[in-house]
Amino acid sequence: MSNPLLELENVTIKFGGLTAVSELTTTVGEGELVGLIGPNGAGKTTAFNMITGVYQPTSGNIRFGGRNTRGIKPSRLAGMGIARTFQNIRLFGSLSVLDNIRVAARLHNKQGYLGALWRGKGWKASEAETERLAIELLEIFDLAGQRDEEAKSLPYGDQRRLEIVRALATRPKLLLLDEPAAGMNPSEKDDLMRLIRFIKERYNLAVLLVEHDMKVVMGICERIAVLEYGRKIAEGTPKEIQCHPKVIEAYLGAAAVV
Ligand SMILES: Nc1ncnc2c1ncn2[C@@H]1O[C@H](COP(=O)(O)OP(=O)(O)OP(=O)(O)O)[C@@H](O)[C@H]1O
Repeated sequence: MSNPLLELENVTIKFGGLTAVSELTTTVGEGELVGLIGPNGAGKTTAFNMITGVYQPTSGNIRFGGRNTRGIKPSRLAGMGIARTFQNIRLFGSLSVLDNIRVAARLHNKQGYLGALWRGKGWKASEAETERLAIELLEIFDLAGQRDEEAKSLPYGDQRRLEIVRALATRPKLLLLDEPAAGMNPSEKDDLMRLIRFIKERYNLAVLLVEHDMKVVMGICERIAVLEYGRKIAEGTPKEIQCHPKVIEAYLGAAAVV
């Protein structure tokens, strides 16, 4: 396996009497595509919220690039290379498609307010790079024709893709995708699978994917971890997971076995 980029070690989080994630240990290697699956309420989104610094684990450690992330704010973690999309689309609806991407791409612009006022060489170079990346992403995701439209006016599938573009514009090392195929039709799902594979190679990304659509998960993940009631009940290749008795019982159902 490649070097570990993200490491979770005995991570637990409790909300009052409820243990939402319990003793979760797993890794995502550099450039690896890992799935995190399980029934509703299993703790997948909560795991994302801990990885992105929204929640602090009650116990256990999360390391990103070898550094313990405890106490680091979500905005800093984004700057360090962790980006995510959300289960429910959270775009800036009244901004144009291009501006949604520009806002994210400026995360690394170190010029600050004074730089923006002065508009010197450094600011211009940084803006040019922001614009180059934004346009490249729009073209890859087939959204260039809608660049000036309000984000909220896009069809649902396009809004979902724009969310991924916006996350990518922050130039992450790790991309967390929370149910990206939700609400997509079969052909949009096929396109999405191709896109995820493509961007992973193009930008040398590690991806952690939460998804209920098993065709998508089994089709693109290199490794899959399965949660049930906050506990990891299995981890392995798609083939191993499809035949795992506990996973079939808890989640997939016998019909899913290939
Ligand atoms: N802030 C919170 N306060 C209290 N309970 C919470 C909180 N966040 C999550 N939970 C609970 O933790 C458990 C895990 O929820 P989570 O949203 O992580 O599940 P999930 O696997 O992402 O489910 P789904 O597939 O439906 O999105 C659930 O019982 C949920 O109600």
